[in-house]
Amino acid sequence: MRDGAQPAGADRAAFAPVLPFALGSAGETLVARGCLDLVPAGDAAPGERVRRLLAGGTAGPRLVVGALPFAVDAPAHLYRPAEVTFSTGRACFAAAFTPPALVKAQASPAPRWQVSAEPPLAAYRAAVAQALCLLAREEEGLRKIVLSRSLKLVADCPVEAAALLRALARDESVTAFCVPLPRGRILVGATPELLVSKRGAAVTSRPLAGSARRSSDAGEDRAAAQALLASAKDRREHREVVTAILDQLAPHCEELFAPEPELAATASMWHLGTPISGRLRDPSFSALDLSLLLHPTPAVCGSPRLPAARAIAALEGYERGFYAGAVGWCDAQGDGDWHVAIRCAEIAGNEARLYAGAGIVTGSDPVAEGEETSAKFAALLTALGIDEDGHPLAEEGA
Ligand SMILES: C=C(O[C@@H]1C=C(C(=O)O)C=C[C@H]1O)C(=O)O
Repeated sequence: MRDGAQPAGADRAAFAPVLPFALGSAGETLVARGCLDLVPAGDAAPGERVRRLLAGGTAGPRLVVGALPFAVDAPAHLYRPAEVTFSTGRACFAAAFTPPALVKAQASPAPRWQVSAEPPLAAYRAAVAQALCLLAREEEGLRKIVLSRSLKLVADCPVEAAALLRALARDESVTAFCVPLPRGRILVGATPELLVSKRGAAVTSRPLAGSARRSSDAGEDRAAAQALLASAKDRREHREVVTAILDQLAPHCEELFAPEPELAATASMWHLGTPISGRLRDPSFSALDLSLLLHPTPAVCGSPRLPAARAIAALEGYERGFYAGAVGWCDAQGDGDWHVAIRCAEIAGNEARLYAGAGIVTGSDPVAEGEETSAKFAALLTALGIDEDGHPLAEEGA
């Protein structure tokens, strides 16, 4: 179908968000309700289609929200909401997803879960071993491949996306998000990774790569952080991401800075992170244009990008969907924020599909990478109150 040929009315009928879109960082929260128009499919780049939609004279917010899938040739899910609220902190976020007192009073017992690892952990380790062979042969110049695995969770009742989101949002170090998808599905997560943010000419990004599980023992926790900071393998893994982002941004920026990597903490993980900042030559280059330029970074794909994406398709054997894509917003001035869609679950009815990945470089160990994916699942599983086998977690302090 040609650009703009899709009538907006048909789009509206095809997509009725079941929950608000929300993006809640420590500093700012966006809650967007309803849907006025879906960004139509078409031949032009999504950034151009969004510009055309927002340039139209119709009433309503001049802003789109949504999600970009991992696969660059898969369709993005972008729409113009009916009502948008920006607020500082997370108060408005909590209010948007808090059930009315009546529902709270009738709260049902905790759901029972069945969890299946797809692929099983052993198959994931075997895929990592295969990736290491490709890296050792330097096939197509490969230096890094990010391999993921997934958990399929089935509950004995519909999954409560809003409750999951509230639990995830307790960790102030992450950006909690809720993206209503077509056919009643919902993407819910809490990501520590900023793909790109743009305000006027100012552009920032904070890529992460290199990870360690945190410990409840303060001494062990500090030791894990220091070991990560000193790890040559993790620094190499991290450098791939920073270099790729700087290379992509440089032609578009008149200033660009990247300090040495630093430690970034979530409630459950340590990462290496680099806060990158720059000034755009052309401030009309939008946040969405920038996210499409940078995505997928070697934090979720690998390097070089194309052979890494081919290796992922061959070794993982499933579609990632919106996992390892990006979630965010972009307004008519081109300002906006896009976050990497990791530490998330795609929810449909009684099911939740979780994904977690780890960057593989020469020197990676299949068992340690499997353990790293388990550590990354922990944020979502803890918010659901279960472990990786679906067993309820012991109450804190019990
Ligand atoms: C791919 C994921 O995380 C990414 C991979 C990381 C790594 O390999 O160390 C660290 C942070 C993220 O950029 C994920 O959480 O699923």
